[in-house]
Amino acid sequence: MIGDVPPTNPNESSTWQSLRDAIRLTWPNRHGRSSDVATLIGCSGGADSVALVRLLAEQWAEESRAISGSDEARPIPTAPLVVAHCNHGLRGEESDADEAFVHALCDQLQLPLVVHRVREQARSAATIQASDEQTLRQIRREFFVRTAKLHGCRYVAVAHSADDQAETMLHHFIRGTGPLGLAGIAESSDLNADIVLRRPLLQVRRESLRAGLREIGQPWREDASNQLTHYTRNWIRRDVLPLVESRYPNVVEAIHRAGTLQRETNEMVRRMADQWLERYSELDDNRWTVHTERLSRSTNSDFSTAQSTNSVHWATERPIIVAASQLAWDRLGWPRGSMTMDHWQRLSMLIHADSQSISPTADSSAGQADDAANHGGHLPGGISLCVQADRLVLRSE
Ligand SMILES: Nc1ncnc2c1ncn2[C@@H]1O[C@H](COP(=O)(O)OP(=O)(O)OP(=O)(O)O)[C@@H](O)[C@H]1O
Repeated sequence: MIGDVPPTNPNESSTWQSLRDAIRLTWPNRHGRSSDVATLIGCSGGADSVALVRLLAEQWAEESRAISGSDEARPIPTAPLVVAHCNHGLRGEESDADEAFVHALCDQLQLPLVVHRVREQARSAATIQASDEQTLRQIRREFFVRTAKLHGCRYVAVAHSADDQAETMLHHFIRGTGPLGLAGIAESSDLNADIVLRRPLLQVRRESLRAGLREIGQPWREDASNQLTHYTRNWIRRDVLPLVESRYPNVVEAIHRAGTLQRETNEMVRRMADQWLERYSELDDNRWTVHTERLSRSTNSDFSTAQSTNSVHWATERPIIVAASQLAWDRLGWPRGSMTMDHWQRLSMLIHADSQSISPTADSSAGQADDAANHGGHLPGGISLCVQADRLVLRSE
């Protein structure tokens, strides 16, 4: 266990106080109607999520005291906070000690705790491998959604920090990614129609969280598997970022800023894609119909017929068609997993080529997609594609 030092008063601790100020910005006070929305907090026992639990609990208590004024006798109302801990059982006694630690923390703060022990189920189903980070994340997600529903929580709060953001973006970048991956982790996203996942510490450096916890004498658990650099994320965290930081001390902030700008651009493209879907296509049941003839008319009225202008148009149109296609996939519930960036690009080129072949200003770059256009074809995830005179129809088989 780390950070086991004599406690100081949280109000006298300057780093801790600055963390409390920081969380007030992302988790507005009760008048902003955020802190009294029932929230499930994912706590692994690690420093980041222990800090999150304490910060949200303290914010609640502070606001409650402010509301009750000088009436000391009035009890602080129960915080609308529930803590969730997932014991994956992959590190034997260590995992159980993490669970016991979170239990003790919740007892100390008088917060309800829900624990999910994966071990038994996983052993009988024999489906989970220790190395499969994606599977573990999915298990946690499902547990969070189930528990949030059961306890009437609208928010699920997790403790990703600015360092997690930089590591994730670098990981995406190295592995190969599109605009969504380059935007990194969002401060809030929908877990389902009713539950929002929030990351109120995304602007905060991991080291400040640890320093704050040390100041108030709040211990945390250290996960020994974080040291194993065969996991790419750990390698980025332990080896790559510190090396870059030794020459560029502000690299985490710089990556963070790039992600924020990319998210703004993505939001703009998403809005344009939404309009594009509305204007040129229809979604019904299991089918996406793109009216290439409508698209061709608009291209010719909006833009000059000069060849050079046409290719400029295509360069700006392509990201919008890609984003519109991805939106269409999401709205129809089609699986995006096996669609690579290459598939999206080729689909957008086909849509463009088809609208251009209708127009009198056919662009030679579109020719590459002509064969597919004339014959239709298939896309991953069981999506078939059929080209008709004035439209392109995609449907799930
Ligand atoms: N075992 C767990 N039980 C409850 N909450 C957890 C657990 N593990 C992680 N969390 C929550 O998720 C946050 C992010 O942790 P971690 O980075 O390990 O998760 P992740 O979901 O794998 O995300 P990513 O790998 O994309 O960063 C933690 O700060 C904590 O709030």
